[in-house]
Amino acid sequence: MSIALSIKDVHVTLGQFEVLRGVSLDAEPGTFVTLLGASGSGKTTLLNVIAGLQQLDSGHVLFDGENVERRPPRKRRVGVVFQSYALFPHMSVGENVAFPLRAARRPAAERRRVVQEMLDLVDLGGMVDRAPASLSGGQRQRVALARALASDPSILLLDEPMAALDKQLRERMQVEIKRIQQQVGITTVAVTHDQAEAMTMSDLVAIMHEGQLVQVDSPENLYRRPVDEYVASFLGEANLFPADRQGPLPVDSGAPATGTAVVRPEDLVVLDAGQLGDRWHVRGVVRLLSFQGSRFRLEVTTPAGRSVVCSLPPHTDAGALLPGSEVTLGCADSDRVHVIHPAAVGEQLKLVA
Ligand SMILES: Nc1ncnc2c1ncn2[C@@H]1O[C@H](COP(=O)(O)OP(=O)(O)OP(=O)(O)O)[C@@H](O)[C@H]1O
Repeated sequence: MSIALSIKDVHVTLGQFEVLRGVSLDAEPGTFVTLLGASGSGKTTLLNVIAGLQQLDSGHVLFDGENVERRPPRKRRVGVVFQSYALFPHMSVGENVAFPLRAARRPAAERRRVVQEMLDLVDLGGMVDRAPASLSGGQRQRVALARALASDPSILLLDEPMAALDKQLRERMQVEIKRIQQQVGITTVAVTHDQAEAMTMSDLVAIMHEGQLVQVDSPENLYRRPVDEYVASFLGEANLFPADRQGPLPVDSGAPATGTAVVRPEDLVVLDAGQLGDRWHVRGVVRLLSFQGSRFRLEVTTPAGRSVVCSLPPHTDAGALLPGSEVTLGCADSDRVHVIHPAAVGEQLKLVA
């Protein structure tokens, strides 16, 4: 399949600071990619690179296999939705959506048709004559999306489009944006801080850290098979234990480790003495047990002071897990334990040498 968007080894320096340090990313047509990372990791800069608003020190940006580094923003056919909506307040909803079509000198009949089509798409078909000020935050955001799509862009860019909305509305809009994106089938790159949002909307999540993409993968793979400890801890909660090739090592034993085992809270279970055998386990004292509706969250401290988080089903007998109780935790299923082997590359090098 052809590549709708290809970013190759892009470097960008702002002031004295190398903000993007060799970023590469490929997206097939219709893919929804989200750039997820801490503040300052370079997400907005990368979005600007795609939009043509940021010059590169080096590297390439290709749309459908064509180099666009030298193409100015207005010739790139990208639609952008910003956090601030940026609707024109003195224009009606319809005029806002028609704006890019007017700029492209499309005939009036076509403008009317596309405006209606786009407003129907975002479920605002009856609001063509309304003023932006009379709309709710979610409705304004949908007008901004309709406007971004009106000029039939080849790529849609979403810059924290939900950041100004409250939590409930944000969750509804995530589903709504995903529906519209799938219906239009447009390749989309979004920026967010919010990992739940990234996981809800995206086919691919690109984890950014200090100007580099650490892992680009499906939400499920990122959660189940993170490439390093940063990704493991960034996406969801993770318990990290020293490990060797066989899996996690006996806790606090000081045994030599070659990697790190990632055990998600929901993959830990409370074990009875009779269940131990030679199973891997971790002992500790309950620090906190909290009921969270669909799960219990259990926090345990090991004798060496390590904190372990466990997520238990809601029918768990909470009486045995009060703070101060001693507990033993084990893995529900050893296949669910993922081991990161940072040493693997070094070992291979040694073998080659
Ligand atoms: N003009 C500039 N000169 C120097 N440094 C800059 C400039 N613009 C941005 N930066 C720095 O580049 C880094 C990346 O910025 P960028 O806005 O891309 O990050 P981000 O991941 O989008 O952050 P946020 O989530 O806070 O928006 C930050 O450390 C920022 O301080």
